[in-house]
Amino acid sequence: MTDFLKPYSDGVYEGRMRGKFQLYTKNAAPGSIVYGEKIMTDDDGTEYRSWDPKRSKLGALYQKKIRVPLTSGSRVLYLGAANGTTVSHVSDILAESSGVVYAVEFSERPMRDLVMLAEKRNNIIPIFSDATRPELYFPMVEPVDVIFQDVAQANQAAIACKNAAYFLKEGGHLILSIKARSVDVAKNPKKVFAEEIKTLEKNADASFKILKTIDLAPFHVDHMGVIAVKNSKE
Ligand SMILES: C[S@@+](CC[C@H](N)C(=O)[O-])C[C@H]1O[C@@H](n2cnc3c(N)ncnc32)[C@H](O)[C@@H]1O
Repeated sequence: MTDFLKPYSDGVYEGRMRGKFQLYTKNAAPGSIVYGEKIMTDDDGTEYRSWDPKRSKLGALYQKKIRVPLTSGSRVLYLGAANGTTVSHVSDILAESSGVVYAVEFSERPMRDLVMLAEKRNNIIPIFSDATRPELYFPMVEPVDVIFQDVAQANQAAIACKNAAYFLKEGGHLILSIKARSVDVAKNPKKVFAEEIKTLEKNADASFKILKTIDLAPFHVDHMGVIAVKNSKE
């Protein structure tokens, strides 16, 4: 590893750029970049890709020094993959061990980019489907350790609970980004967040114990990050 970079969290590295804390992941597809990110190359040729917290809710959590329950051996269900900006960093993290990410997206255009990304990386399973209907991709996804969700839809917490009922192992973690304006443009974001949290805590499909809530500003304004653990059925 370069003198510039040091391990920060499993599969994530930190460096200082002009005194500023900057995140990196080890490039699992050397020679290619995904969204114009910078590359640092080690003496032995290992590439590290910079991770922009303004382009990624998950990146913002790491940047805010939150302990993120994601390890390189995790099985991950990623809802709202878009064209794979953040999925690519998750793929880098998982490539350090034997992890896999199932990446769900329902819009055609970003899906094309996601499929091209998955062709270069063997730990991404792209799924063209609707996250509100987990029964459709149930046959393609194994039980997972982590659900990461960034879908910007009205009923974000309910979508997470529905997917957790199908796929999340008991004691598995949910990492959720809630965009207040997608739930209700007119309502005070604080009210929206409180209601979404209530849904996570008490839901007929699956319920969660909330471990942490994080304001994602200044990287993502009016967005809240939630880290939660799935309650057992008893
Ligand atoms: C904010 S973007 C995600 C950005 C991405 N997580 C990243 O960091 O690179 C939200 C994405 O969720 C997708 N989406 C919204 N509702 C969805 C649904 N019900 N099922 C699948 N994808 C959905 C949208 O098409 C969009 O690409």
